[in-house]
Amino acid sequence: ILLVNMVPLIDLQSYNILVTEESVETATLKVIADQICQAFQEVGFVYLKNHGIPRELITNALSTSKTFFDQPREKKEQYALQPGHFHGWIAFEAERVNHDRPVFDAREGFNMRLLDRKDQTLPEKLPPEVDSAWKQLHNSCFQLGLHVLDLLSIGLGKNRDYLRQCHKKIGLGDNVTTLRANYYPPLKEIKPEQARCGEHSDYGTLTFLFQDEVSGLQAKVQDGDYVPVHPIEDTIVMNLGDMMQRWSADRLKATKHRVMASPTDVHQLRQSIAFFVVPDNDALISCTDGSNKYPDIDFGNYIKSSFNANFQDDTEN
Ligand SMILES: O=C(O)CCC(=O)C(=O)O
Ligand SMILES: [Fe+2]
Repeated sequence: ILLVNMVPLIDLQSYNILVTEESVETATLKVIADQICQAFQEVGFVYLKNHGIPRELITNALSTSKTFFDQPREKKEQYALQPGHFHGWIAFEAERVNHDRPVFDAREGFNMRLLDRKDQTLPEKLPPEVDSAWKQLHNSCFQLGLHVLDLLSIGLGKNRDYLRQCHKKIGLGDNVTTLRANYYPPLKEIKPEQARCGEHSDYGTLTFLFQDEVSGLQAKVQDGDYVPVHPIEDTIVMNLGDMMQRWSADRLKATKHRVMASPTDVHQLRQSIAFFVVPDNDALISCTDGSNKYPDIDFGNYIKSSFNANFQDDTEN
């Protein structure tokens, strides 16, 4: 396996989204399943190539995002994410994902949660500029997510559909799987101690990350220093969330990461799109190794507490 700055690059050709599930035997998938699990055990971040998501779908999602974010504040405010909800626009410096940083993150974002992937006319309050591009990307990420869940299940020694069974409601409500568009505007300078996106690990099962060509993403691999996870053409970055680490009884890692602006990058716009795959709200998370290292927990309750904390300004009280 090729390593790029310690991050493994994995070829998904044999089970990408263009490959139908029935056409591949579980035994055939074992090799790639083991590669992915080993990478998540040791590093927690991987690059995926030959994933099958068309390049223009990604560039469309990024360019329509830019059109949306470049509008005046009043236009965007009508989509503002309401406290306690998972869908909507998040203003510049409204959030900090690392609560230890004194300054809020230098980014703007939009979380899209599909409520009904079958009836895509349902009003989710999505800006018309992004509507179709984001839904198309969501759909491909969802397919890719199912394939990776199969591979993780096999790698963890479970039946192929073990994790799928806990992700049956993606895009159908009762599951908070989210596509998040990130917009890091060009700045004159960044404030002291300000990150573009502070240190954090993601909260759910797994994350796909699409970056434009501007660097800044860093991951804390193998408990060492943060290493750059530069964009590589035609690959996507994949990492695991806290829920999956707990689910695997700490066999697999949810690696901390952040986005920093170097003195030159800070003058450049940076965009990314993250797709956070999470279990159904009613899924019972029970350690996959059969141990009781962590008590069984219902995902819906687990997530409510961790998500809302990001917006609280605890320096003020
Ligand atoms: O923008 C990036 O490259 C990373 C963003 C991220 O980690 C997140 O939104 O969780
Ligand atoms: Fe993240």
